[in-house]
Amino acid sequence: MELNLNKFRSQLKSANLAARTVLQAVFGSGKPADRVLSAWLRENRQCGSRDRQFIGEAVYAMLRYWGLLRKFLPAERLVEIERGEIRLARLELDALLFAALYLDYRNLPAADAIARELGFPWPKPDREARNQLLARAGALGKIFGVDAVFADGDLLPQWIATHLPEGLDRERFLADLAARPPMWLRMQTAETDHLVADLSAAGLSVSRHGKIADAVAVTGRVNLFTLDAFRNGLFEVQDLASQCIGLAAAPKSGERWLDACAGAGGKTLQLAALMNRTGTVVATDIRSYKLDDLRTRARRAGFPNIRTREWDGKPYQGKQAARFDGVLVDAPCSCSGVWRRNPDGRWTLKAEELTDITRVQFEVLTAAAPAVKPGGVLIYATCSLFPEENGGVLERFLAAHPEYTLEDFPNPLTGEPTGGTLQVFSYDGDCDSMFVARMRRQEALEDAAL
Ligand SMILES: C[S@@+](CC[C@H](N)C(=O)[O-])C[C@H]1O[C@@H](n2cnc3c(N)ncnc32)[C@H](O)[C@@H]1O
Repeated sequence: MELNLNKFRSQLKSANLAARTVLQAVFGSGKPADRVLSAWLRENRQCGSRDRQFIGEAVYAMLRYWGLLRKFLPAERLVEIERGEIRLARLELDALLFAALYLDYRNLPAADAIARELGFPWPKPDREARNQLLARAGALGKIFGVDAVFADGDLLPQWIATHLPEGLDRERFLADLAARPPMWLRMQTAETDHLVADLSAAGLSVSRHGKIADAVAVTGRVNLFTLDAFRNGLFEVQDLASQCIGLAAAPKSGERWLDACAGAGGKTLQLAALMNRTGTVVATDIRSYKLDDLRTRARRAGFPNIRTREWDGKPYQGKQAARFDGVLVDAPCSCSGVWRRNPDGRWTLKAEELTDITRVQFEVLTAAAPAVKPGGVLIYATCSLFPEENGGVLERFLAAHPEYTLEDFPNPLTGEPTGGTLQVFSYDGDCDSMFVARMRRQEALEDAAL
């Protein structure tokens, strides 16, 4: 594809400015890249939709491949850059944007245009190499005059290696971290064939999941949020791994559920749909402003069975306790399971934060659990990969609460029994990674004796 060079230069300038702002905010204050980039785009309204798309892809490619790109920078500058103390210089950033787009290998005309602007030769990777991403990094190293060894483990900070769970296929997991996942939708209509046809007609490539009837992966450059089907609440964006959490909960029609950490309500909506719009899902969050989005989403799809409430995080007790058939605790976490989508998180999470995170998880689970009726279901979930946040918190909780036991449920992706806990890895379904456990509270003693 031919590029209009003048237009491209202005796009590149914008991408350079956006990348500079995002990198400094991410490294300097750990702010989430998506929020910083959205704010930058709001302030730079002169950028049209194509510019925005290019800027987004370029900035995210930089974050995704940062672990390789950082090797192109002099060590002493790198330390200051990663502390957010200094900003990358314009030329340095252009060179890194070129490298990021080249590693990404999807918008090569743009990478080529930057290489020409900078007077770089086109890289020549070893085409026989097993890992083409690393071969490309090596070829870039030659151009930048850097004698570095590149490994797939560079895609993560070193400290993470000791926190990865047993059973993880490291190579496949790292390959996933180098690629963007598709966007998964959860269809919220009985007329799924119609919806799939509408999405295809809108220009999206749509593929249905083989086991989860409501899940479809979509790719294509179409703004989903402008579609009538979206405005009418016929689908929600929800990753496949996240959909597994609602399916593990498996609420029944007419039941009363509590979604204790509802946030923007991805899982509240799923529970409400699984209950066929009957019964009640009470959605709470410690940050009540987060529930605003949930209310909008619930209204859009016309769910009559969702209520929202603030929760101060204190333990359920007295009249408030034991009122729900099921409670979902989708706990705040390291979000290590969504690092494909939010690659900045790999670089902002600090090892020492894990202790605090697991403490909060244990507290939230312990505080919400008494809301479960005797005989009811308690679900603990995270979008984390780390055993400390998953099995670690769960084991402590079960040891302190003998009234709960794990309950088997089928793995929604395969139909196989899980024994009560499931860790989905990204490569299990080209999705995020997440953890879910299903527990059953013992019947009240007098009921159990009947
Ligand atoms: C993983 S997010 C929830 C995502 C949501 N369930 C969804 O599907 O969209 C975790 C939520 O827990 C809430 N939360 C509850 N108790 C908390 C606490 N003690 N500290 C921090 N966050 C807490 C956060 O505000 C956040 O919205």
